[in-house]
Amino acid sequence: MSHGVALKPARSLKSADLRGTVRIPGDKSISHRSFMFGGLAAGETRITGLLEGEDVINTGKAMHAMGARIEKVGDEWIIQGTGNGALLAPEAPLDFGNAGTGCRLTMGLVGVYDFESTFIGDASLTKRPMGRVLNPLREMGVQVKAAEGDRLPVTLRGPSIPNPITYRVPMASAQVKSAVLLAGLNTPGVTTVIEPVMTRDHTEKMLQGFGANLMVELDADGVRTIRLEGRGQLIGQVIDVPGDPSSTAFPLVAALLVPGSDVTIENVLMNPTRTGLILTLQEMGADIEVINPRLAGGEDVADLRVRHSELKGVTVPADRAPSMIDEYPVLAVAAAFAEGATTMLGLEELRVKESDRLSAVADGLKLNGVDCDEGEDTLVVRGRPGGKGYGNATGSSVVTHLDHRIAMSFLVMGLVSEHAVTVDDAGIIATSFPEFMDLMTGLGARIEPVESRAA
Ligand SMILES: O=C(O)C1=C[C@@H](OP(=O)(O)O)[C@@H](O)[C@H](O)C1
Ligand SMILES: C=C(OP(=O)(O)O)C(=O)O
Repeated sequence: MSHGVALKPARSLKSADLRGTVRIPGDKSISHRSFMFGGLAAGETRITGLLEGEDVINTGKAMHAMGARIEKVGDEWIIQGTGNGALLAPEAPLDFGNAGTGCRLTMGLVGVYDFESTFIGDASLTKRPMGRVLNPLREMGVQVKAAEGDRLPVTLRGPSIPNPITYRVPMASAQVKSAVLLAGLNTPGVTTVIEPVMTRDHTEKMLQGFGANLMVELDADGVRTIRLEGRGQLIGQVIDVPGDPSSTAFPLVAALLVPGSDVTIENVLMNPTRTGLILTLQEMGADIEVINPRLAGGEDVADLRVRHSELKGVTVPADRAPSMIDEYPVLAVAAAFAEGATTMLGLEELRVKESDRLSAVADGLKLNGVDCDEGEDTLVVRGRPGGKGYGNATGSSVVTHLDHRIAMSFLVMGLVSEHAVTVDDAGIIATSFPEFMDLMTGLGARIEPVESRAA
């Protein structure tokens, strides 16, 4: 399933107050890994709460193409895995659509096998850098054919015996860390990943849960060393995927911005590697109550009660970026309605997401009358509480560049802007949050199709 560049009808969201209690679909990172590890493990894995967005479904299709049996029975996904080391050569290119996570992790997972696998994706994924994963795979002995600049399409062929490596991850990336560890699963000996800056730790936790021999050591400077013993056996598990904090961010920011709102979001993943946005919004003065924090399936989970709040600008330090990397577009929208300036630092990774998110956000803000400055790896937004004059009265749409988070962020902005905010492609939202429009309208937002000159 990949998106063309055809524009979907432009839409804008409008709202009086937002009220109600909602559950957010399952976490995308955990859902991808549930399909991958379930597909690889020996025996049966049963998954509830899986995110059924296009990104994750493409990972399921890839695992199926490599021998996993996957079916949905009622609310449960049931997987019969191949057993470690027993993936089959895919007969056709694996199409990951829009998904960096699905593509990069699977490159690690299957790239070390002694057969060919080819990876393709949509126009967005084809522009994204794959060298960050291909370089460590080359060190492990994998032969790589790639388009210029280490872009898709990529074809990999593993050696008869891969080399276990020690790899220091050069940028803050859970995808790179995970790709090397997954390559280590089918490599004899110990694969070591050194992570100077901690990123989301779902791969480590879930591999341990599936029975891998994986150890994490933390030194006094916060550097993590992860050691994985290859060629062990993973055993099928029962997984209940908690709600995605990155999707939660959209109704959460909407409730903060729309006067009179009072929204409860249940069963949200609160893993500390994912909660940077909540901390930042609380520093800005947001009324977010964390209710009934609990442990579920080894993860921190809680319900969040969010009430409309007057926000003020803050500085978001660079070292917080990994814990909220996908939330900057919607934070920038919140900042547009805050009193004073919000300064976001350490944003270099935003340039290599589904779009160049730093420039996509700055362009969208400027189009809708927000005062902001885009630096090389920084964004400063000078807010205007109330959003007077915001929006685009001429009907120009925000260009989403096949980026779901840009689409959702600007639809949230439209809830409180004086004039409509439209986006050129709402269809791309289905990659990560197909229920977004229904969930927002269920809380009281109205969708207004708008004549778009861009369309
Ligand atoms: O490992 C993961 O599940 C993810 C890691 C992050 O990417 P990077 O590793 O490129 O930072 C994040 O942006 C992405 O949405 C999901
Ligand atoms: C960056 C994201 O995803 P991916 O890298 O998997 O495409 C995202 O969902 O914001």
